[in-house]
Amino acid sequence: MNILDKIVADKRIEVDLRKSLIPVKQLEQSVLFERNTISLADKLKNSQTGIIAEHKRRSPSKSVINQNLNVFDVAKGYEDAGVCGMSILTDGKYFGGSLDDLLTARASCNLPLLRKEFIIDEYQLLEAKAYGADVILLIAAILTREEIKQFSEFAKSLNLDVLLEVHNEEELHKSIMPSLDMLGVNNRNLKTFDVSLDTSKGLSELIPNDFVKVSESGISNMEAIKELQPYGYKGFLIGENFMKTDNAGESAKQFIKGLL
Ligand SMILES: O=P(O)(O)OC[C@@H](O)[C@@H](O)c1c[nH]c2ccccc12
Repeated sequence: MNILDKIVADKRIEVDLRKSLIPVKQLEQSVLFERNTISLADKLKNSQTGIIAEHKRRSPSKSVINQNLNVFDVAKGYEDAGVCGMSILTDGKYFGGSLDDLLTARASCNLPLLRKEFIIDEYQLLEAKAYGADVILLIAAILTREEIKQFSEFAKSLNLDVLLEVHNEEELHKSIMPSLDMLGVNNRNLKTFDVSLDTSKGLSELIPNDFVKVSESGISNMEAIKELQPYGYKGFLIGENFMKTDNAGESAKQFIKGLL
């Protein structure tokens, strides 16, 4: 079994347990459930830099990245740096994150927040809303076209933006539909962890222009952004490059300064 299949198998068990712990009604009664969400897609369209900065403690590809930062300070720091949005890993087993991290970030800043998760059930979208997210990620590699349609339409009904992530042409063709806001190309192959910016370059012309294009993973310097912008990318998802430092917010600030 490849790592992605393993993550999804574990996730199904986890989500079933979560459902038994917190009923849908209770999620819907969260104070945050009624809040007006902020659109990341709109922010990216109007931005010079398009940085989406991520909170990620560890990952299956890198094991430990940084366990010493606290998400409240990181969120504040990213906001202060002028990023367009923040991504928060909420998977516990493989990435050391939690829904509490999302809630803490929500309490700390007014950025559009992306729940970075392996979504396999509508219930996780209700959780995303209840814990303060504005945007959800759907990963084409683990979903059928029907699921992508069902989950993205449900997310839109909750006023959440949808970022659909692909890694190759087949996943892209399977996924194109009007209920998506942003098309993300993951430069990292989630099954092998190989990273190449060529993935973003190669797929860019196949993405219709009505979607905001986002390049994800393996971006570690300003040159990479300058290289990707001519291919139409408006968003750049950066995790490790900021999180591996002692001050993720400050690193993001310097990075953005260099871009302007
Ligand atoms: O740390 P990086 O290489 O800058 O990557 C960030 C982000 O793109 C990556 O964490 C990611 C992209 N898609 C995902 C799906 C699940 C978990 C994680 C991810």
